[in-house]
Amino acid sequence: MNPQERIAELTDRLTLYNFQYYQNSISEVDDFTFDKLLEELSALEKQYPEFSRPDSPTHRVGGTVSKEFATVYHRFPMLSLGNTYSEAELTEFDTRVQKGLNGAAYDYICELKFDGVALSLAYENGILARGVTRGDGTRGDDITANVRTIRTLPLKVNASAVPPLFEVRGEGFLPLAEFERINREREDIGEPLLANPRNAASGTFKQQDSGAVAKRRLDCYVYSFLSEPEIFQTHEESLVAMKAWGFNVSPTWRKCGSIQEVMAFIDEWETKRYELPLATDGIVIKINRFDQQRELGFTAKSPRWAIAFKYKALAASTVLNSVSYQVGRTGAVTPVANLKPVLLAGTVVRRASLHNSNEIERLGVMLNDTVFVEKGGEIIPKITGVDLTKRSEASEPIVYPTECPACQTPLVRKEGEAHFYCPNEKGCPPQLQARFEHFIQRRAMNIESLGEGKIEMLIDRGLIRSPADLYELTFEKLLGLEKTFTDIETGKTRIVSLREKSVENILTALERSKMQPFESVLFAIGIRYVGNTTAEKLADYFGNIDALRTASHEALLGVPEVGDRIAQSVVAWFADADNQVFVERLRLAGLQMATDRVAVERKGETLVGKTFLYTGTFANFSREELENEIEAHGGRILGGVSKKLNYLIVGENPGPSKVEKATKMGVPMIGEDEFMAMLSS
Ligand SMILES: NC(=O)c1ccc[n+]([C@@H]2O[C@H](COP(=O)([O-])OP(=O)(O)OC[C@H]3O[C@@H](n4cnc5c(N)ncnc54)[C@H](O)[C@@H]3O)[C@@H](O)[C@H]2O)c1
Ligand SMILES: [Zn+2]
Repeated sequence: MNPQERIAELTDRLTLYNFQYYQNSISEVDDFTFDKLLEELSALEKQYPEFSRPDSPTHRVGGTVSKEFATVYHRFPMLSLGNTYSEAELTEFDTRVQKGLNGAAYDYICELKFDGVALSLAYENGILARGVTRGDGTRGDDITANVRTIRTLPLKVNASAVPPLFEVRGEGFLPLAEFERINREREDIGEPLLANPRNAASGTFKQQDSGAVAKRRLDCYVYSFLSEPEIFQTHEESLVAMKAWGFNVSPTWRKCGSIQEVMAFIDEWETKRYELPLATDGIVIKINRFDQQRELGFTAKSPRWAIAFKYKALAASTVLNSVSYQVGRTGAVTPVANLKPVLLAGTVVRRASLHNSNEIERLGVMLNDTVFVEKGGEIIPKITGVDLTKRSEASEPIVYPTECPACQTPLVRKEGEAHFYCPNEKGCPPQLQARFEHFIQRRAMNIESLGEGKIEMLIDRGLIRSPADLYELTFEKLLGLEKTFTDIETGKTRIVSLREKSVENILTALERSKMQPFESVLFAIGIRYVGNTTAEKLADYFGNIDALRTASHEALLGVPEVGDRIAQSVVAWFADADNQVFVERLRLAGLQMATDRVAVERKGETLVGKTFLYTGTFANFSREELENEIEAHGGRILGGVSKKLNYLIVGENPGPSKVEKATKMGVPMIGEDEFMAMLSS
C-alpha cells in the first residue's frame, strides 16, 4: 500500500471509530490501538502533507453533535489533550514547555485522567444553567436535564465570590460500583451486559429520558474553571475554590515542581488507581499558572500547556490451567479461565473472563498456554492474547461443551447472540438457583433471610423446585437441615444449618412477603427483560395479573416504555402452561396479584394541578370511584389536611377531625354536587 492509500485508509477507519465511540458509545478497538493508528496517520501526514485530507481526525476533536439534542455553542472551545504512553515523550513535552516559557520557573499540577465523558457546566448567577457535551469542540449537545441528575453537582453555588457567569468543566462518569450494580441487574433480567464504564456513562448521558438517567447514579469530578474576567492566578487556586464551593473535586491531584516529581506521581498511581471508585486511564499534567498557560497557547486540537500520560493496560503473563463454564439465570453459558495465580495491579488474579466461544476462537487460546492477562476499566481481568513462544506439547485445544455442564442438556445458540444457552430453564440447577435468588431479592419478594447457601441446600434436599414451593415449607421440614460448603478457591469450609431461630426468621419473612405489592410479584416471577421499572409500568397499566396475562402484543405496546422485545417476552411467558400453574400457586399462597390503585384512564384535564381529600360517604361514588374520578381528571389525592390541600370533599357523616382541621387552616370545603360540577367544568 502506498502512503496515499494508507493515509486514506487510516482517515476512514479512524473516522468510523470516532463515530462509533462518540455517537454510539461503542469501542470498535481498544484505546491503545486507536492511539497508535492516530499516531501513524499523524506521522504520515507530516511526511506527505499533500495527501492529508481536510477531514482528517488529526486536525480536530473527535465528536460531533447529534440530532436528538439542541446544539449549544461553547463560549470557550472544548479541546482534546495531546497524549503519550512514554516517559521519553513526556520529557520532550517538558523541554518544549521550558523553551516556550523562556526559562521562567513553573509548576505542574498532576491529576488523574478520569475515563468518562467531558462536560461543560455553565452557571448563571450561581445557578446551573446548562450542561453540554464536548461535541466537535466548538458546539455540543445540550444535556442539561441529564446533568441535573448528578447528585454531587451543585445546582446552586452559594458564595459571594463567584462571578455572574462562569463555566466549570469536568468528567461525568459512572462509578465502578454503580456499573457493577447495573450489570448485575441486567444479567438478572437477561439484558446484554454493558461493555465498560466509560461507554456506559457516555450512552447514559445521551438518553432522552432523564428519569431513566437518574436511576443510574452518575457522578462528576470537576477539573477546570473558566470565567471572564479570570478570577484566579493558578489552576491550584481554582481547584481549591471549586472544592470550597461544593463541587466534587477528586482529592488525588498534586502540585509538582519538576518533571521528575511528575514521573514519581505517575509511578505511584499506576496501581493505586485501581483503588479509586472510577475507571481512570492515565494522568493529566497541566501548567499551574494561567498566565503561563496563555503564553504557551493552543494547537487546533489541544493545549500546549498540558498533556495526558496514558497507562498501558497493566498486563501479566501466566498459565491457563482450565476453563470452567458458568450457567447464568437465563441459561447463558460463560467460559471462565482458571489461571495459575499471578500478581496484577496489586491483587492476586486466579480467574479471568473469556466472554464466549467467539472470544476463545479469536484469541486462538489453548489449555496450558501461557496467556497475557490485562486489567482494564473493568474489575474482572481479561485474557488479551497468547504467548506463542511458550506454546508446548502440553497445550491442548479447548473443547467447547455441546451440553450444559450442569444438567447435560444439549446447548443451543439463539440467532444473533454470542452465547450458547442451556434451554432447560426449569430443571437446570444453576438456572433454578439463580431463579430463586432473583425471587428472594429485596426488590422482589424480599426474603433475603433465605440467602447464603440456604436456597442451594433446599434445592439439594429436593424441598423446592419452583419458587412457589417456598410457600409450602413448614417448621418441621426446615428444622435441623444442614449443609457444608467448600470454597473452591481457598478450600475453606462453611456450615449452614437451620436451627429454631433461623427457621422462624425464614417463615416470618415468607409470611411478610405476601404483603409485597403486585409490581414486586411481577418482577419476582422472572419474565425475561422485565426489570423493576417495567414491572411497575405493567402493574400500573393493567392493574392485576389477569388483565396482564390475557393482554395481547398490541395491548402491551400501549404501556409506556414497553417495546416489541418486552411485549414478546411477556406474551411468551404467560403462554407457557407451567408458568400459568406457577402463577396460580402463588395466588393461592396469598401473594398480591393486583395493585391497590386501579389503573385509571384519563377522562379529562379539569382537575389538573388541584389536590383533594375526602371524608364521609357519597351518593354517586364509592370511595374508590371517587379516587378514580379525581385521578382520571388529573387531580391528586393527598394523605391528610395540610397547607398543600386545595379542597376537602365532604360527604355524609364526615370525620370531625378533618373538617375541624380544614376549617382551622382555611381549606375550602366542597360538597358532592360542587365536586361533580368541577369535573365537568
Ligand atoms: N477505542 C476507540 O474506538 C476510540 C475511538 C475514539 C477515541 N478513543 C479514545 O479517546 C481518546 C481521544 O479522546 P479525547 O479527544 O477525548 O482525548 P482524551 O480522552 O485522551 O483527553 C481529553 C479528555 O480527557 C478528559 N479528562 C479526564 N480527566 C481530566 C482531567 N483531570 N483534566 C482534563 N481533562 C480530563 C476530558 O474529558 C477531556 O476531554 C483517544 O486517545 C482514544 O484513547 C477511542
Ligand atoms: Zn443446564
